[in-house]
Amino acid sequence: MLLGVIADDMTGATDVALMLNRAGMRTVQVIGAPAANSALPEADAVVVALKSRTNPVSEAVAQSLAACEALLAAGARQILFKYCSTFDSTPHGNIGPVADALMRRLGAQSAIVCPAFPANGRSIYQGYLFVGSVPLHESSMKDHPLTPMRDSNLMRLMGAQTQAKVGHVGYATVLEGARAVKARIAELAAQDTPYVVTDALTNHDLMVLGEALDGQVLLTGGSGIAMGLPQNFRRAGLLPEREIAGHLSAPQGRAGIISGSCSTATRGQIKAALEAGCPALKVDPMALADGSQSSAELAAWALAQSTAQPFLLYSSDDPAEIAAVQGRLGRDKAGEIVETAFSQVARLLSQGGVTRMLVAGGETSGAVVQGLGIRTLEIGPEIDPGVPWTRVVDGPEMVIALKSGNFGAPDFFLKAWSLLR
Ligand SMILES: Nc1ncnc2c1ncn2[C@@H]1O[C@H](COP(=O)(O)OP(=O)(O)OP(=O)(O)O)[C@@H](O)[C@H]1O
Ligand SMILES: O=C(O)[C@@H](O)C(=O)CO
Repeated sequence: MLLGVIADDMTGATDVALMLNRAGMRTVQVIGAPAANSALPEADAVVVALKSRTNPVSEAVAQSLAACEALLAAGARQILFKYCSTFDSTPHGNIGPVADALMRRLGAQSAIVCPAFPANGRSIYQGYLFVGSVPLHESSMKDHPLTPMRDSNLMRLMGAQTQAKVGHVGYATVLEGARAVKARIAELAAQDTPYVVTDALTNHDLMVLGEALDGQVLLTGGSGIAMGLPQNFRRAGLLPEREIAGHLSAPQGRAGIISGSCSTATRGQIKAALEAGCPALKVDPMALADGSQSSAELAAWALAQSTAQPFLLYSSDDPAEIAAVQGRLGRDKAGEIVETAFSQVARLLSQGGVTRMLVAGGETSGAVVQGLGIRTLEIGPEIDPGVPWTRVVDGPEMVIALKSGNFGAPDFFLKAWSLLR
């Protein structure tokens, strides 16, 4: 193994795994920090998917360090700490404390901070993070229920989460090329400034940064920063050229969609699936809470539908409805009820012959993967930027795609199936 990745959520893990796979690294995703002496799968890159974005800092640090140990033991030469392209975190963490702990463990002198992901509209200029054409704090992320992003300046955001100094590599330096970036990072390290926010607007910039980061033991950022890393291993003769398959062969069986994501992109994708005539059933948290809807009934309904189109089970709703449900059940309880139901439903669907599954939402994906008992995923072709099909390697025989709430084109739920054979 050449590269080890520690991802702070499930869909973020498939996002970065896809990036590496497309850049020619055979990449496998494992779920949860592997036990101390367990062997990791054979691959060029291994991504450990944690659920450490919003849990208590001490837990996030402990899980990340455990993942780091397993990756080092398996031979990783470089560690990437992958967080959200919208820097989802609070002034307490968990990005800063996890990065600090990894920095200490790896004896790193510096680490870049680069959530840029141009294909999904995330760019960095003068150290400010943009989502599309607006600064992060003006995007829908300002109202995120767990990690509302009220600033866009990455030096300030990271600076609030660590005692260490945070510097900046400006766009003019990135335009000068990899050598200039490397020199600037070294200059900042010599000034006792280990964290370095790097501007990046395009994929070309990410390739320049990737080259500049050759040999850096620790990197932090979104999936974009992974784009330019495989070329370093290839140049060193460690990574052969590889063909990327454009489709995935999937076991025969039924196809279905589970969505607990309430983000704008997902709701648009649900609308398109409904308009296309996919059989659909709305999952109601209040009905789950009072027992008038049950996991067994939801799964039985799905399995009774015609196989002409994928079925859709969704709890996704607009912000006003979510707020009303949260007001009655409590925010955590509402989320937990839906996640528990989807976790159980997924297991029943798999037992009932569903072998092709799309899941929308990071937390929802975590619950479904847990319900299905999935331990390892092999990365397949890209459906849309940041979202691959994956094949379950350790778990039930199936293919599954885990979609980040904000990712994917409006026809995502309709077009994804055409990549399966
Ligand atoms: N109708 C609903 N009422 C209240 N909570 C809901 C409802 N539907 C889903 N939820 C909860 O909202 C949360 C949605 O989070 P999830 O991470 O799955 O989606 P997302 O935030 O859109 O995705 P991502 O994290 O990838 O951006 C889950 O905890 C889910 O259980
Ligand atoms: O970087 C992103 O935006 C995604 O991979 C993600 O982390 C979703 O939660």
